Amino acid sequence: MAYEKELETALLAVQRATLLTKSVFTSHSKGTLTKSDASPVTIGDFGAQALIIASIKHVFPEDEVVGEEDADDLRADETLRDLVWDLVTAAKLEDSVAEDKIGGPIKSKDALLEALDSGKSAGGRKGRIWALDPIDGTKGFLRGGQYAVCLALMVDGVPTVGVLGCPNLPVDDKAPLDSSIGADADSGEGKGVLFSAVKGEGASSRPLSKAGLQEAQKISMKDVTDISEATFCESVEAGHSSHGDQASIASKLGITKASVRMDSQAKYASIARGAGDLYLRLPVSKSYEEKIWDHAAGVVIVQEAGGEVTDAHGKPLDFGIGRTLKENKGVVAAPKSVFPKVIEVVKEVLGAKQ
Ligand SMILES: Nc1ncnc2c1ncn2[C@@H]1O[C@H](COP(=O)(O)O)[C@@H](O)[C@H]1OP(=O)(O)O
Ligand SMILES: [Mg+2]
Ligand SMILES: [Mg+2]
Ligand SMILES: [Mg+2]
Repeated sequence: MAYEKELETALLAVQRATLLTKSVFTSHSKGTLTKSDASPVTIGDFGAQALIIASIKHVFPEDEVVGEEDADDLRADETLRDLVWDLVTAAKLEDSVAEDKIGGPIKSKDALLEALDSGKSAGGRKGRIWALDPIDGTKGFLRGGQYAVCLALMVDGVPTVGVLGCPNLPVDDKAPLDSSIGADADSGEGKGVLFSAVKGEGASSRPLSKAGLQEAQKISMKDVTDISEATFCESVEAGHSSHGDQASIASKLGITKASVRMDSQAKYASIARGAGDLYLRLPVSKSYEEKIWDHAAGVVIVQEAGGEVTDAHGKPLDFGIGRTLKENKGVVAAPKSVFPKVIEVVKEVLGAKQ
């Protein structure tokens, strides 16, 4: 199997970091700050990024990382730094062999800051670059809804290995999606999944565990024959994608079921396992550039589960031009069989707005 070591490292790193984020959710303080773009960040985001980068650098010291966060806030605030330090030292896999494979605990507070600051790669079309979103859907995380810990290896600008840790999705790949999934998904019994894919080798899911890796099972998108029966997923936040355009597209496709709204790349995971069918992310702003860490892992997982993903104009997403998808607008993901019909309607709806 190709990229075996990369996949195992990514799975263990994401598993350990996802457990850290769960521990933050149940603790009293989430240490929430507001970033310069008005979006929230928590000690969970900082801790998860530091742990994952430390894991990658332990196994693949030459690889670059494009990570969402950096250590500026922690360097400026000792209390915050200590909170994150306590978190990362407590986040250990119970299986010591698995824990050793990703380098064991971070050794010092300096090493913590260094790991957190090692996600500053500019990205690009050459070589091995990891794209990391330590908590995707921080707003969902804060409200107890869906969020995901997202990691992908891009090789020469192409997402090649992808892992998503989704602590609030049901373990059962067949569990139906309903609108409560995005709103009140407490991480109780039967919840917590790791999704993964390697290019050319299919996609899988496995239960999240506190120890090593559980056994995986193959996942695939649903074979949609009647598009009007499809379930479509979209963001909770109306500021992240156009609910209005998405409703028009669904209506033109004859879809009568309400959309399932959830935060984060849990949407990619949910359609990849056939719980939902379509993911529509139509742009709300002309200037917003989607970030590569918000899509790389989800895209390879959907592709390997039998789906196609492009932007809203039907253009392939170009992950090789830097930290953002600046040549693309929006995202459309669907099973291959119905993709042409979906993108035709997306173009119609966008065209009517010109
Ligand atoms: N104007 C925007 N358009 C699209 N996505 C956005 C916008 N602003 C923030 N985001 C990003 O959307 C992602 C969440 O998407 P979703 O709505 O699918 O859960 C987050 O990573 C968030 O970034 P950030 O991390 O800065 O909050
Ligand atoms: Mg994100
Ligand atoms: Mg994030
Ligand atoms: Mg963020």
